[in-house]
Order: sequence, then C-alpha cells, then structure tokens
Amino acid sequence: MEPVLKVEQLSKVFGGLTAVSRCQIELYPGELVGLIGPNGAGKTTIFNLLTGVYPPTEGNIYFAGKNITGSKPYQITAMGMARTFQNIRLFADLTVLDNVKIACHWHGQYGLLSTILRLPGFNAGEKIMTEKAEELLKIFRLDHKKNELAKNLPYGEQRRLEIARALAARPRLLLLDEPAAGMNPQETRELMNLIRWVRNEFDLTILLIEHDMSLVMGICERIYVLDYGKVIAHGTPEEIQNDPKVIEAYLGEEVKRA
Ligand SMILES: Nc1ncnc2c1ncn2[C@@H]1O[C@H](COP(=O)(O)OP(=O)(O)OP(=O)(O)O)[C@@H](O)[C@H]1O
Repeated sequence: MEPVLKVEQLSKVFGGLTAVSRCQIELYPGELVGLIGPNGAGKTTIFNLLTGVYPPTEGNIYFAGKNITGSKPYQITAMGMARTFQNIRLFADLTVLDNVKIACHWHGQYGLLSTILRLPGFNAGEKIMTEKAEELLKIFRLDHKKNELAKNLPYGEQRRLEIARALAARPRLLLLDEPAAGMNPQETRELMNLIRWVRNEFDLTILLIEHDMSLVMGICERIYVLDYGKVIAHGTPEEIQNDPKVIEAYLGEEVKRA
C-alpha cells in the first residue's frame, strides 16, 4: 500500500538550533498515529513543516504520492491536509456555524459574480454549505450552539469546533496538535471516542500530537517518539511503553503510568 504521507530525512534548523533532525515518518491510509515527545522535542515544528509554514532545511515530504516540499500552506490544504493548533485558532467573533462554513470545501463552486449578485448558483451553494456545516456541528454536539460566537464557548467546545472546522475542508490527512489540552478526564474520554469514530466515518488518516498518554496509548495504532528533534522510537503502544530509550527520554514516568 502507498503511504499517504512519507517524510524523508526531514530537518529544520533555526539559527543554531536543530529543532528537527533527519526524521523519517510514514503514514498509511486509515492509520491513527501518535507523535509524542518531551517539551521542545520538535513535534509542532514537524506539523509546521508538513503544512508548509516553514520550508525544511533538508529532506522531502511526499503527500498522496506528490512531492510537496516547499509548497505553500494553502496549496497543501487544497491537496487535502488539515490541521488544528496547540493554541486554538478560531475566528473568535464569528458564530460557531460561520467558523465551519468558512472552511467548507464547497467554497468556490460558484463564481465571484454570482456571489456578489446573489444569483441562484450562490444561493444553492450557500444552502449546501450550511447543511454540511450543520451536519458537522451535530457530529461534534455543537449544533445547539451554532449561533453563538466562537469566543463564548467553553474551552472543550472550542477544541471540538476546531476539529469540526478542520474536517469541513474534507481532508484525507488530519493533523491534531494536542486536541485534549485543557480538557477534563471525562471530556478527554469523549474526545478519544469521537476521534476514533471520525477517522472511520470520514475515511481519514490522523497524526496526533498529545501529552495525555492515556489518550495516545488508548487510540493510536502506532506511535513515533521524538527527542531533541530525532525519532528515537516508533512502534505499537506496547512496544513504545517498553522501549528503554523512550522510558529514559521521559524519565520513566508518564509512559509507564499510562
Ligand atoms: N520559529 C522558531 N524559531 C526558533 N526556534 C523555534 C521556532 N519554532 C520552534 N523553535 C524551537 O524548536 C524546538 C522545538 O520546538 P517545538 O515547538 O517543535 O517542540 P514541541 O515538541 O512541539 O514542544 P511542546 O511539547 O512544548 O509543544 C524548541 O527548542 C523551540 O524553541
């Protein structure tokens, strides 16, 4: 099977600091894979490289068989990669519904002229987008809040809204940066189930950065462990939990406790 994502010898140097060093990562269709590592290990930098926020210093990124190294973020999004951010980035002053509609991939199916003149093509497109956005909100149990401003949602709901918005672009690869950050254990458990369900339902491949080890070990089929920018281990949750290099990187604690 062809990998959805293949990262070869990926490196990023900021000034004198090597944040990511010769990483090799492969994701296969439908996989749910974790990316873990201590603070500052380079996890978010990898997401930023994958999504074109920074060009890599070295190495290549292949997405759906194409070399996307050096592509711009909007090009990569259009090819089917979506992400969420460690610090939530919603449009705070837009409604919950508009946050999702703005990302809908049905955008652009009608031209500028029909948008300005509100021609039938615009109205039909607008209706489809609203329906699709409402469907997504229902899945994420946010439909009853669709007219509220995003900034007024509690934290856990903002996190769910961010994932719903990412899915509106109909990605084939979804990158989640600490989706459970700031959630309580009950919300985290619900989110785990939701991520699993969404992966199956939307035929997605998911790469997930997460500090909550019970979440990572509970839902990921494979895990990559980064330390000082390098992949020091990859394997099943069980293999990772018992890997001496991983235990050392984490000083034993978090990984064993999970
Ligand atoms: N734009 C940048 N300029 C300079 N240094 C950077 C930049 N982005 C990240 N770094 C550095 O690269 C290293 C890796 O950071 P990164 O944010 O990728 O780690 P992380 O594993 O995501 O950490 P955390 O778990 O704390 O979010 C850190 O030392 C960080 O300070």
